[in-house]
Amino acid sequence: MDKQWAEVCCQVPAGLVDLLADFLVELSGNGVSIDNRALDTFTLDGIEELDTATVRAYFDPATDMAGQIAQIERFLGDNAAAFGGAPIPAPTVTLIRDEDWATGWRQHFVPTRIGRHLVIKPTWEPFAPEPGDQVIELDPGMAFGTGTHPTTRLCLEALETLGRPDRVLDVGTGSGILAIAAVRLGARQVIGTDIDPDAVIVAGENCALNGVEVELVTTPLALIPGRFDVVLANILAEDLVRMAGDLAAKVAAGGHLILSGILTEREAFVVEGFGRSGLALVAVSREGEWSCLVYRNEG
Ligand SMILES: C[S@@+](CC[C@H](N)C(=O)[O-])C[C@H]1O[C@@H](n2cnc3c(N)ncnc32)[C@H](O)[C@@H]1O
Repeated sequence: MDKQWAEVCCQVPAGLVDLLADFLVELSGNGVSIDNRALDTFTLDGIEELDTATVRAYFDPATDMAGQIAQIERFLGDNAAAFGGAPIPAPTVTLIRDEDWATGWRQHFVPTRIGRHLVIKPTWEPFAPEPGDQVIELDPGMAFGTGTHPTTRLCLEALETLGRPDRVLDVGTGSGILAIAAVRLGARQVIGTDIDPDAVIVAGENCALNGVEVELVTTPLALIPGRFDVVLANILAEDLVRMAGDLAAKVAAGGHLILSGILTEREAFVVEGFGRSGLALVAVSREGEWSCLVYRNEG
């Protein structure tokens, strides 16, 4: 049977988060998680701080949960005054299965066909390719990009329709999935860049797994030399618009820019943001709540 955990959830003043997290790690002997805000950007510059945050801790349910909760309530009561004085809601306890907590995502990651010939295959799953299939083996680790997310899928579909590119730049490479696909589709030179050094390590492992050569860097976009036949950026609307000038400058004459990570409700915002980029919008595709825009440098 799957192991179970008692998930204790505390909503506390933002200033108390670090102190509480340390206390809960000590008390539970396990890690804690702090809920992320749903932001449309990877950059925190100019983002207003929230007043409260949610901290979750994980206990073995066989332990004395009533005793643990009493200790947590005492800790919250002792600290409430120092952090605004408002009463802190009582922690809630939910029983969850281990698979939900740590590795549940693996169940949903099965070999997936995308476009006509691309197949994304988890390293641990068997798969019998059909003639012409381009199989990408992947273990995303903690980096984003299994191909199961619509933003990645939309990018891969758009990339395949553009035929065989020569030079490709993958901005925000994550697991390296788009960069590897570009090589599989025949690109001669591919550069993948990410602001997250851990993502670059995972991307490197995935490139090695697939026997493909991709130059992986953490170099800021503006400092990457040259122009590319295809520039891919599956980031988020705010970031794409902020980077519009640098992204457009990297597209060679006759080349394409594929933008993804855009909630459809933010599509108009991105179209407007690229209005003065000098590129022409040539295709829009959508899946679920996500949009993907393809621009062309007509110059
Ligand atoms: C949504 S993931 C995309 C991963 C993968 N390319 C895919 O399509 O599945 C976005 C990635 O962009 C990276 N990122 C965010 N802002 C960036 C920036 N300004 N320059 C480069 N990478 C960035 C993040 O660290 C993250 O790995």
